[in-house]
Amino acid sequence: MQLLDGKILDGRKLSKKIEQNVGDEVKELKSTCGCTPGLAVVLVGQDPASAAYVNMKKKACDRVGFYSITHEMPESISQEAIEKTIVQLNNDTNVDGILIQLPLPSHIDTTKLLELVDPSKDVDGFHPYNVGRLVTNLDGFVPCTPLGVMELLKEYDIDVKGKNCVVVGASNIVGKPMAALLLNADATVEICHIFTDDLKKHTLNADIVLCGVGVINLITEDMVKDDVIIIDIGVSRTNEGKLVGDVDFENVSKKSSYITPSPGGVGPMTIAMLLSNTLKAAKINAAKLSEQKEC
Ligand SMILES: Nc1nc(=O)c2c([nH]1)NC[C@@H]1CN(c3ccc(C(=O)N[C@@H](CCC(=O)O)C(=O)O)cc3)C=[N+]21
Repeated sequence: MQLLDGKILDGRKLSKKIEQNVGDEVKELKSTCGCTPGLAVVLVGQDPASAAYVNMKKKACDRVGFYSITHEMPESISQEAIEKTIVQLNNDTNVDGILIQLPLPSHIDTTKLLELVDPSKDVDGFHPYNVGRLVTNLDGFVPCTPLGVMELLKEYDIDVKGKNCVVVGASNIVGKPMAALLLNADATVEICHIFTDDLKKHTLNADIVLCGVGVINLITEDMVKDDVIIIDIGVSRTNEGKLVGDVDFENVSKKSSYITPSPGGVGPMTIAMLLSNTLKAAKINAAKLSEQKEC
Protein backbone atom coordinates (compact mmCIF):
# COMPACT_ATOMS: atom_id res chain seq x y z
CA MET A 1 0.00 0.00 0.00
CA GLN A 2 2.95 2.31 0.69
CA LEU A 3 3.75 2.95 -2.97
CA LEU A 4 0.15 3.74 -3.71
CA ASP A 5 -0.21 6.46 -1.09
CA GLY A 6 -0.56 9.24 -3.67
CA LYS A 7 -3.61 7.69 -5.26
CA ILE A 8 -5.43 6.28 -2.26
CA LEU A 9 -8.61 8.04 -1.20
CA ASP A 10 -8.08 7.57 2.49
CA GLY A 11 -11.46 7.42 4.20
CA ARG A 12 -10.00 6.51 7.55
CA LYS A 13 -7.87 9.64 7.62
CA LEU A 14 -10.66 11.97 6.49
CA SER A 15 -13.18 10.41 8.88
CA LYS A 16 -10.84 11.21 11.79
CA LYS A 17 -10.60 14.81 10.68
CA ILE A 18 -14.40 15.07 10.42
CA GLU A 19 -14.81 13.44 13.82
CA GLN A 20 -12.46 16.00 15.29
CA ASN A 21 -14.53 18.85 13.83
CA VAL A 22 -17.81 17.32 15.02
CA GLY A 23 -16.30 16.88 18.50
CA ASP A 24 -15.25 20.54 18.58
CA GLU A 25 -18.73 21.66 17.54
CA VAL A 26 -20.33 19.46 20.18
CA LYS A 27 -18.26 21.19 22.86
CA GLU A 28 -19.34 24.56 21.54
CA LEU A 29 -23.01 23.55 21.39
CA LYS A 30 -22.82 22.27 24.95
CA SER A 31 -21.32 25.50 26.21
CA THR A 32 -23.63 27.84 24.29
CA CYS A 33 -27.00 26.17 24.79
CA GLY A 34 -26.34 23.24 27.08
CA CYS A 35 -27.51 20.80 24.38
CA THR A 36 -25.98 17.38 23.85
CA PRO A 37 -26.66 15.84 20.43
CA GLY A 38 -28.39 12.48 20.81
CA LEU A 39 -28.62 9.45 18.51
CA ALA A 40 -31.04 6.55 19.01
CA VAL A 41 -30.41 3.29 17.19
CA VAL A 42 -33.08 0.62 16.77
CA LEU A 43 -31.53 -2.83 16.42
CA VAL A 44 -33.73 -5.84 15.77
CA GLY A 45 -32.49 -9.43 16.02
CA GLN A 46 -29.13 -11.05 16.58
CA ASP A 47 -27.30 -10.60 13.29
CA PRO A 48 -23.62 -10.34 14.29
CA ALA A 49 -22.74 -7.95 11.44
CA SER A 50 -25.56 -5.56 12.42
CA ALA A 51 -24.53 -5.74 16.07
CA ALA A 52 -20.93 -4.95 15.09
CA TYR A 53 -21.98 -1.93 13.01
CA VAL A 54 -24.20 -0.62 15.80
CA ASN A 55 -21.33 -1.01 18.24
CA MET A 56 -19.05 1.00 15.94
CA LYS A 57 -21.67 3.74 15.72
CA LYS A 58 -22.06 3.83 19.49
CA LYS A 59 -18.30 4.11 20.01
CA ALA A 60 -18.09 6.93 17.47
CA CYS A 61 -20.90 8.76 19.33
CA ASP A 62 -18.96 8.38 22.58
CA ARG A 63 -15.78 9.76 20.99
CA VAL A 64 -17.46 13.00 19.89
CA GLY A 65 -19.51 13.49 23.06
CA PHE A 66 -22.98 12.55 21.79
CA TYR A 67 -25.61 10.95 23.94
CA SER A 68 -26.52 7.61 22.36
CA ILE A 69 -28.99 4.90 23.13
CA THR A 70 -29.56 1.54 21.43
CA HIS A 71 -33.00 -0.07 21.53
CA GLU A 72 -32.32 -3.76 21.14
CA MET A 73 -35.32 -5.85 20.19
CA PRO A 74 -35.73 -9.59 19.65
CA GLU A 75 -36.05 -11.04 16.13
CA SER A 76 -39.68 -12.00 16.89
CA ILE A 77 -40.79 -8.46 17.80
CA SER A 78 -44.03 -7.22 16.23
CA GLN A 79 -44.35 -4.38 13.73
CA GLU A 80 -46.55 -2.51 16.24
CA ALA A 81 -43.96 -2.69 19.00
CA ILE A 82 -41.25 -1.19 16.79
CA GLU A 83 -43.68 1.49 15.63
CA LYS A 84 -44.43 2.38 19.23
CA THR A 85 -40.71 2.79 19.95
CA ILE A 86 -40.24 5.03 16.93
CA VAL A 87 -43.13 7.27 17.98
CA GLN A 88 -41.57 7.55 21.45
CA LEU A 89 -38.21 8.48 19.93
CA ASN A 90 -39.88 11.05 17.66
CA ASN A 91 -41.26 12.72 20.80
CA ASP A 92 -38.10 12.40 22.91
CA THR A 93 -36.35 15.79 23.06
CA ASN A 94 -33.06 14.12 24.05
CA VAL A 95 -33.02 12.33 20.71
CA ASP A 96 -31.98 14.34 17.65
CA GLY A 97 -31.35 11.44 15.29
CA ILE A 98 -33.06 8.08 14.81
CA LEU A 99 -31.43 5.22 12.93
CA ILE A 100 -33.19 1.93 12.25
CA GLN A 101 -30.44 -0.58 11.56
CA LEU A 102 -31.12 -2.44 8.31
CA PRO A 103 -31.87 -5.08 7.20
CA LEU A 104 -34.91 -5.90 9.34
CA PRO A 105 -36.49 -9.37 9.67
CA SER A 106 -38.75 -10.33 6.76
CA HIS A 107 -42.01 -10.10 8.75
CA ILE A 108 -41.38 -6.38 9.30
CA ASP A 109 -42.62 -3.70 6.90
CA THR A 110 -39.41 -1.66 6.59
CA THR A 111 -40.88 1.06 4.35
CA LYS A 112 -43.64 1.77 6.84
CA LEU A 113 -41.12 2.15 9.67
CA LEU A 114 -38.84 4.44 7.68
CA GLU A 115 -41.87 6.62 6.87
CA LEU A 116 -42.75 6.85 10.55
CA VAL A 117 -39.44 8.47 11.51
CA ASP A 118 -39.79 12.23 11.94
CA PRO A 119 -38.03 13.65 8.83
CA SER A 120 -36.22 16.17 11.03
CA LYS A 121 -34.64 13.25 12.95
CA ASP A 122 -34.00 11.12 9.86
CA VAL A 123 -30.19 11.10 10.03
CA ASP A 124 -30.05 8.16 7.61
CA GLY A 125 -31.91 10.19 4.98
CA PHE A 126 -34.20 7.26 4.17
CA HIS A 127 -37.58 8.98 4.69
CA PRO A 128 -39.33 9.73 1.35
CA TYR A 129 -39.50 13.41 2.39
CA ASN A 130 -35.70 13.61 2.50
CA VAL A 131 -35.35 11.45 -0.62
CA GLY A 132 -37.58 13.94 -2.45
CA ARG A 133 -35.54 16.86 -1.18
CA LEU A 134 -32.32 15.19 -2.34
CA VAL A 135 -33.68 14.51 -5.83
CA THR A 136 -34.86 18.12 -6.15
CA ASN A 137 -31.48 19.35 -4.82
CA LEU A 138 -32.92 20.94 -1.68
CA ASP A 139 -31.29 20.86 1.73
CA GLY A 140 -32.24 17.85 3.85
CA PHE A 141 -30.74 14.69 5.27
CA VAL A 142 -28.69 12.70 2.78
CA PRO A 143 -27.86 8.98 3.23
CA CYS A 144 -24.50 8.63 4.99
CA THR A 145 -22.65 6.35 2.57
CA PRO A 146 -23.13 8.38 -0.64
CA LEU A 147 -22.66 11.62 1.30
CA GLY A 148 -19.36 10.24 2.59
CA VAL A 149 -18.28 9.48 -0.98
CA MET A 150 -18.94 13.09 -2.01
CA GLU A 151 -16.90 14.36 0.96
CA LEU A 152 -14.05 12.06 0.05
CA LEU A 153 -14.03 13.30 -3.56
CA LYS A 154 -14.11 16.90 -2.34
CA GLU A 155 -11.20 16.32 0.04
CA TYR A 156 -9.03 15.18 -2.88
CA ASP A 157 -10.20 18.05 -5.13
CA ILE A 158 -11.98 15.73 -7.53
CA ASP A 159 -14.68 17.70 -9.34
CA VAL A 160 -17.33 15.48 -10.90
CA LYS A 161 -18.78 18.23 -13.10
CA GLY A 162 -19.10 16.95 -16.65
CA LYS A 163 -17.49 13.61 -15.75
CA ASN A 164 -18.97 10.30 -16.83
CA CYS A 165 -19.93 8.58 -13.61
CA VAL A 166 -21.10 4.99 -13.64
CA VAL A 167 -22.90 3.93 -10.48
CA VAL A 168 -23.14 0.16 -10.11
CA GLY A 169 -26.02 -0.85 -7.85
CA ALA A 170 -29.44 0.79 -7.64
CA SER A 171 -30.39 0.41 -3.98
CA ASN A 172 -32.32 3.08 -2.10
CA ILE A 173 -29.49 3.24 0.42
CA VAL A 174 -26.49 3.58 -1.86
CA GLY A 175 -26.93 3.59 -5.65
CA LYS A 176 -29.94 5.87 -6.09
CA PRO A 177 -28.88 8.60 -3.65
CA MET A 178 -25.31 8.33 -4.99
CA ALA A 179 -26.61 9.00 -8.51
CA ALA A 180 -28.74 11.93 -7.28
CA LEU A 181 -25.76 13.56 -5.51
CA LEU A 182 -23.56 13.19 -8.58
CA LEU A 183 -26.28 14.62 -10.81
CA ASN A 184 -26.74 17.55 -8.41
CA ALA A 185 -22.99 18.14 -8.78
CA ASP A 186 -23.38 18.31 -12.59
CA ALA A 187 -21.94 14.90 -13.45
CA THR A 188 -23.24 12.75 -16.31
CA VAL A 189 -24.65 9.74 -14.51
CA GLU A 190 -25.44 6.19 -15.52
CA ILE A 191 -26.89 3.65 -13.11
CA CYS A 192 -26.15 -0.01 -13.80
CA HIS A 193 -27.80 -2.82 -11.89
CA ILE A 194 -28.56 -6.52 -11.83
CA PHE A 195 -30.44 -6.40 -15.15
CA THR A 196 -27.82 -4.34 -16.96
CA ASP A 197 -26.68 -6.10 -20.08
CA ASP A 198 -22.89 -6.04 -20.48
CA LEU A 199 -21.71 -4.07 -17.47
CA LYS A 200 -18.22 -3.75 -18.94
CA LYS A 201 -19.54 -1.78 -21.92
CA HIS A 202 -20.70 0.87 -19.44
CA THR A 203 -17.78 0.89 -17.01
CA LEU A 204 -15.24 1.19 -19.85
CA ASN A 205 -16.69 4.63 -20.63
CA ALA A 206 -16.51 5.82 -17.05
CA ASP A 207 -14.24 8.53 -15.69
CA ILE A 208 -15.47 7.49 -12.26
CA VAL A 209 -16.84 4.06 -11.29
CA LEU A 210 -18.78 3.88 -8.01
CA CYS A 211 -19.68 0.33 -7.11
CA GLY A 212 -21.71 -0.84 -4.14
CA VAL A 213 -23.33 -4.22 -4.61
CA GLY A 214 -21.48 -6.66 -2.37
CA VAL A 215 -20.06 -8.90 -5.09
CA ILE A 216 -16.39 -9.73 -4.59
CA ASN A 217 -14.16 -8.84 -7.57
CA LEU A 218 -17.06 -7.59 -9.69
CA ILE A 219 -14.89 -4.80 -11.11
CA THR A 220 -11.73 -6.10 -12.78
CA GLU A 221 -8.95 -4.28 -14.61
CA ASP A 222 -10.25 -5.12 -18.09
CA MET A 223 -13.50 -3.28 -17.27
CA VAL A 224 -12.01 0.17 -16.71
CA LYS A 225 -10.03 2.68 -18.72
CA ASP A 226 -6.64 4.12 -17.78
CA ASP A 227 -6.68 6.77 -15.05
CA VAL A 228 -10.19 5.89 -13.94
CA ILE A 229 -11.28 6.94 -10.45
CA ILE A 230 -12.63 4.02 -8.42
CA ILE A 231 -14.99 4.29 -5.47
CA ASP A 232 -15.52 0.89 -3.87
CA ILE A 233 -18.66 0.93 -1.74
CA GLY A 234 -18.96 -2.84 -1.39
CA VAL A 235 -18.47 -4.75 1.83
CA SER A 236 -18.26 -8.53 1.80
CA ARG A 237 -16.55 -11.12 3.89
CA THR A 238 -14.47 -13.81 2.19
CA ASN A 239 -14.67 -17.43 3.31
CA GLU A 240 -11.54 -16.75 5.32
CA GLY A 241 -13.39 -13.97 7.15
CA LYS A 242 -11.49 -11.13 5.50
CA LEU A 243 -13.37 -7.90 4.72
CA VAL A 244 -13.25 -6.95 1.02
CA GLY A 245 -14.98 -4.63 -1.45
CA ASP A 246 -16.42 -5.10 -4.95
CA VAL A 247 -13.21 -4.19 -6.77
CA ASP A 248 -10.16 -6.30 -7.56
CA PHE A 249 -8.02 -3.72 -5.81
CA GLU A 250 -4.64 -5.22 -6.56
CA ASN A 251 -5.05 -5.11 -10.33
CA VAL A 252 -7.49 -2.24 -10.80
CA SER A 253 -5.32 0.09 -8.68
CA LYS A 254 -2.53 -0.27 -11.27
CA LYS A 255 -4.77 1.41 -13.85
CA SER A 256 -6.59 3.95 -11.72
CA SER A 257 -5.62 7.53 -10.89
CA TYR A 258 -7.45 7.36 -7.55
CA ILE A 259 -9.00 4.47 -5.70
CA THR A 260 -10.65 3.85 -2.35
CA PRO A 261 -9.48 0.82 -0.42
CA SER A 262 -12.12 -1.38 1.20
CA PRO A 263 -11.88 -1.50 4.16
CA GLY A 264 -10.48 1.94 4.97
CA GLY A 265 -12.32 3.93 2.30
CA VAL A 266 -16.04 4.53 2.19
CA GLY A 267 -16.89 2.55 5.37
CA PRO A 268 -15.36 4.93 7.90
CA MET A 269 -16.86 7.86 5.96
CA THR A 270 -20.34 6.38 6.51
CA ILE A 271 -19.89 6.61 10.27
CA ALA A 272 -18.40 10.11 10.03
CA MET A 273 -21.42 11.29 8.03
CA LEU A 274 -23.79 9.77 10.58
CA LEU A 275 -22.11 11.93 13.21
CA SER A 276 -22.25 14.95 10.95
CA ASN A 277 -25.97 14.41 10.16
CA THR A 278 -26.77 13.95 13.85
CA LEU A 279 -24.96 17.18 14.70
CA LYS A 280 -26.93 18.92 11.95
CA ALA A 281 -30.21 17.60 13.41
CA ALA A 282 -29.16 18.70 16.90
CA LYS A 283 -28.40 22.22 15.71
CA ILE A 284 -31.80 22.49 13.99
CA ASN A 285 -33.54 21.23 17.12
CA ALA A 286 -31.56 23.58 19.35
CA ALA A 287 -32.57 26.53 17.17
CA LYS A 288 -36.23 25.43 17.28
CA LEU A 289 -36.17 25.12 21.07
CA SER A 290 -34.64 28.56 21.55
CA GLU A 291 -37.32 30.06 19.28
CA GLN A 292 -40.02 28.43 21.38
CA LYS A 293 -38.48 29.84 24.55
CA GLU A 294 -38.47 33.35 23.09
CA CYS A 295 -42.19 33.43 22.38
N1 LIG B 1 -29.94 2.19 8.85
C1 LIG B 1 -28.75 1.83 8.41
N2 LIG B 1 -27.84 2.79 8.12
C2 LIG B 1 -26.60 2.44 7.68
O1 LIG B 1 -25.77 3.33 7.41
C3 LIG B 1 -26.26 1.06 7.56
C4 LIG B 1 -27.24 0.12 7.87
N3 LIG B 1 -28.47 0.52 8.28
N4 LIG B 1 -26.99 -1.21 7.74
C5 LIG B 1 -25.69 -1.71 7.37
C6 LIG B 1 -24.92 -0.71 6.52
C7 LIG B 1 -23.45 -0.93 6.46
N5 LIG B 1 -22.82 0.24 7.05
C8 LIG B 1 -21.46 0.39 7.27
C9 LIG B 1 -20.97 1.26 8.23
C10 LIG B 1 -19.61 1.34 8.50
C11 LIG B 1 -18.72 0.54 7.83
C12 LIG B 1 -17.26 0.64 8.19
O2 LIG B 1 -16.86 1.47 8.99
N6 LIG B 1 -16.41 -0.22 7.64
C13 LIG B 1 -14.98 -0.25 7.94
C14 LIG B 1 -14.54 -1.60 8.45
C15 LIG B 1 -15.36 -2.10 9.59
C16 LIG B 1 -14.89 -3.44 10.14
O3 LIG B 1 -13.69 -3.59 10.39
O4 LIG B 1 -15.76 -4.30 10.34
C17 LIG B 1 -14.20 0.00 6.68
O5 LIG B 1 -14.74 -0.13 5.58
O6 LIG B 1 -13.03 0.34 6.80
C18 LIG B 1 -19.17 -0.29 6.86
C19 LIG B 1 -20.53 -0.37 6.58
C20 LIG B 1 -23.81 1.07 7.44
N7 LIG B 1 -25.03 0.62 7.14
